Amino acid sequence: MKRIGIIGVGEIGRAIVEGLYYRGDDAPEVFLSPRGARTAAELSERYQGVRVCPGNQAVVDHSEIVIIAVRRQHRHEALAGLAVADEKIVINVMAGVGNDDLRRTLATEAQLVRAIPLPAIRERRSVTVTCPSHPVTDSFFERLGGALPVADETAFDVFSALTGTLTTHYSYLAALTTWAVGHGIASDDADNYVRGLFQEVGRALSDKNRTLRQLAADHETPKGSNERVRTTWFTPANSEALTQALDGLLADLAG
Ligand SMILES: NC(=O)C1=CN([C@@H]2O[C@H](COP(=O)(O)OP(=O)(O)OC[C@H]3O[C@@H](n4cnc5c(N)ncnc54)[C@H](OP(=O)(O)O)[C@@H]3O)[C@@H](O)[C@H]2O)C=CC1
Repeated sequence: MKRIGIIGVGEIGRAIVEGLYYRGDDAPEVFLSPRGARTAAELSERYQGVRVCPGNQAVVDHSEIVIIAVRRQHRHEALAGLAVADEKIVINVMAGVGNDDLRRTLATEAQLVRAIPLPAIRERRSVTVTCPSHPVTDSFFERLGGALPVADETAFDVFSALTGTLTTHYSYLAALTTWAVGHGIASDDADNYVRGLFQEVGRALSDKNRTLRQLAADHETPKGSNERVRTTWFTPANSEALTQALDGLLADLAG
């Protein structure tokens, strides 16, 4: 695919452009919507093949693949009235917006594919869940770190809910640091130490020979400190609260 359009140039729109140009190898031409203006201008200055269009219709007209990366609540304003020819491919990255919903807004017979690109796509380090599978979009995301096509939008929404847990994880690490600072540890020391601990977790996760439960068991001494925190804090009630939060999110994503 040689011509990619992006409507909505915010965090994820930027990450996709950076991923496409990450190695400078055979990057496609990219056509950006005029909004968000600052990011679009910056990207078009940085990369020779990136241009900012005068409007969203021009993005569609120039592109073979059109990526919709506005927030869910802005989709009507951004998309209503656009003419999308049936031979285009539209990649819908809006969380909680099904392909039926998008088809009503765009009134097109074009192929619509949902995708969950993550910020690490900028370094081609994340796998993108897609639905339905399509050879063009699967190979597009393969190039950007990997594609994981799933059978239907019900499965897609489960993966989408999982991505909603990321900032909780960062906040958990920040809470650990705050606790240590509250006990007199210098903020920088606490911060560096917690980062180091969990970078090690990241490395251990790449060992696919051990299940997640095995990894947990391997790091735990019977009756030791890890077991104590796990069983006194991550209790069945806490685990059930997490399940409920995810079930609630899933219900909202499924609409
Ligand atoms: N951030 C993430 O990690 C992920 C986000 N997503 C999904 O991607 C979408 C974008 O998220 P994110 O990048 O974080 O959000 P941002 O708010 O960073 O970006 C959204 C962009 O849409 C632009 N926009 C608003 N209205 C219009 C319009 N009428 N026409 C064209 N562009 C418009 C905004 O421009 P302006 O600045 O001018 O208002 C803004 O630049 C969301 O639907 C989200 O669910 C999916 C996977 C991961």
